[in-house]
Amino acid sequence: MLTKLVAQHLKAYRPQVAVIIVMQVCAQIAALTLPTINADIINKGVVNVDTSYVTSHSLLMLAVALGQTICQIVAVFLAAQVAMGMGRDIRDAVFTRTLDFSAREISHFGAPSLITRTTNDVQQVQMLVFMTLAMLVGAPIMMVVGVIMAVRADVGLSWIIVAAVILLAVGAGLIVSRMGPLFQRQQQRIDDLNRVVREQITGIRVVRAFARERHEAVRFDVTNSSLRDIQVSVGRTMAAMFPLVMLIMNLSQIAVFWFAAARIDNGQTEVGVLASFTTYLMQILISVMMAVMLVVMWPRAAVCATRIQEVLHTSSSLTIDSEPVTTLPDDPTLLEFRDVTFSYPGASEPVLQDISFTVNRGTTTAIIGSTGAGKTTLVNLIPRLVDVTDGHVLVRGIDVRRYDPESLWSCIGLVPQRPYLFSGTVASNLRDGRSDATDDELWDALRIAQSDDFVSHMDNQLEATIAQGGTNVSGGQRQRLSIARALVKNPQLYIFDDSFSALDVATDSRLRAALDASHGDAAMLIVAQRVSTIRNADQILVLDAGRIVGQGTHDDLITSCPTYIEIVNSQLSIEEAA
Ligand SMILES: Nc1ncnc2c1ncn2[C@@H]1O[C@H](COP(=O)(O)OP(=O)(O)OP(=O)(O)O)[C@@H](O)[C@H]1O
Repeated sequence: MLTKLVAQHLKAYRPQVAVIIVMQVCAQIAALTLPTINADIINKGVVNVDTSYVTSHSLLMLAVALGQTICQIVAVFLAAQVAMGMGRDIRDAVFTRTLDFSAREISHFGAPSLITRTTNDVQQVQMLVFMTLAMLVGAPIMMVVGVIMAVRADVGLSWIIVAAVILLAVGAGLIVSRMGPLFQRQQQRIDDLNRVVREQITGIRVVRAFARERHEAVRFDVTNSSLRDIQVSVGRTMAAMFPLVMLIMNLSQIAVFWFAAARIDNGQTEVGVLASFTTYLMQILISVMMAVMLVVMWPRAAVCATRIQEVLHTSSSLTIDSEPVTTLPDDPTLLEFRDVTFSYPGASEPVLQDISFTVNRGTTTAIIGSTGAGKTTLVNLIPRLVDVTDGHVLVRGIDVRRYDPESLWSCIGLVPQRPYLFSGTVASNLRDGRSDATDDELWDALRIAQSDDFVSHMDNQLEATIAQGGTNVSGGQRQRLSIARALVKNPQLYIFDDSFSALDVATDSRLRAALDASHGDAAMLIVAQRVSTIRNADQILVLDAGRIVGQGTHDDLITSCPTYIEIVNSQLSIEEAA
């Protein structure tokens, strides 16, 4: 998973990667040349007291060291550029895929996990790639060539290198095999912590209102501590790594001195060779240590890559037709539900059953029913927030599943039950409806939505700041701004999902009057709880437990539909109802 993900996203950076490899090879060759020059300086210059040899070869060493530094600077600079660029590309891919998800996939992963996957998980992969390109690419060259050079320097001591490398590899292997499962749990606990923090911040008012601070603090502590516990376990396991490496390095150095002493005594080797051999040994072991670092980082990055790939390989349950319809045909029936049945995944009973009705241009259709009757689910089927289980939802005579989603959404202005405003300004939120709308058009929409009054009293008016989620305006103001946003879009079908519930009766009635006067050819589908909101609709659908139990005007239903009569009686006085 990890190699596949990285290989796929490094494709765009092939030239830079090639330059990094060349630079690393040059840097390693330079590093490997230095001990040999050093040995020559000792054996030929120092031992023979040849000052000019020492000077010339010292200058050569300086030049080689300078070349090595330049190569390494270029390699690290490009490695940072490639790794960060690749991280941005993966985040982009995960985010784009998430945007395509339907509510089903979002709830499958959960928003906190999707956030961790887009941020922290990508960061782990990005860090591994950076370390590999900046430091580890040269390690195999250093190891192989270093061994050759060391053996050439003194074959009699080479068994020490073999023993040290084997010891280091086995020790590191044992430690790393314990890390994989720990990292898996660590990422899950980061998800959990994200979820708890997010829930507590969004629900802070409920927490306060129900005096649940202590309970929530305990819940946070438990999640926080369990992340700490796993991090401590990871840290403990990792902590064993570096002492182990240092121990093996020091022991092997002692072994070299121990065995070389006798060989120098016997005239089998020279002091200069001993100096170069120990340098080669250190270089080889540092390369092994770098490889070990990669092995340490690998399991965590692999876990993260699997989590990222899970998102990238999940297709949206909202499939797109292979030849999608991009233009809406001219059909007088704007919307038709034909024998629609819908069940949520895993639910035993359908939420909607045998729903059939039509909506014509320029008309108002209202949906009323008890809570949980299926009203929101019904309207969510139109913009394909969910898809029917059976039957058809047709817009202008064509099944919504056959449309290009952008074309379908362009004709719908949805005001959701829980309106959401984005951080920005009043104008930027309204222009989410239509980006090229003029200020005059925004004011017109605000006037119809009965929002011009409060917006004109805000500092900076259209440029007034809106906080994330619209939390710095009241619930009713948020509803009206999201109605204005739908009006700016000027769609063919307005869907108001319980959009007037936070308005007082007088504002509700003024807003509906203004909407009636301005919607023109566009049709309106209004989900409402209050009979007064919908009594003038051209047709009213009465929904009960997912079925239409009444259909007609207020006057028809008030005499024929017991469920409607019951709702009316619970809300209006006899005279009002008549
Ligand atoms: N994502 C979901 N997964 C499973 N069941 C769901 C989901 N959303 C809603 N339901 C169930 O579907 C039924 C209809 O819900 P829906 O939100 O459509 O009702 P509603 O008529 O709009 O209610 P209200 O007037 O309270 O907003 C409810 O029983 C609800 O529990």
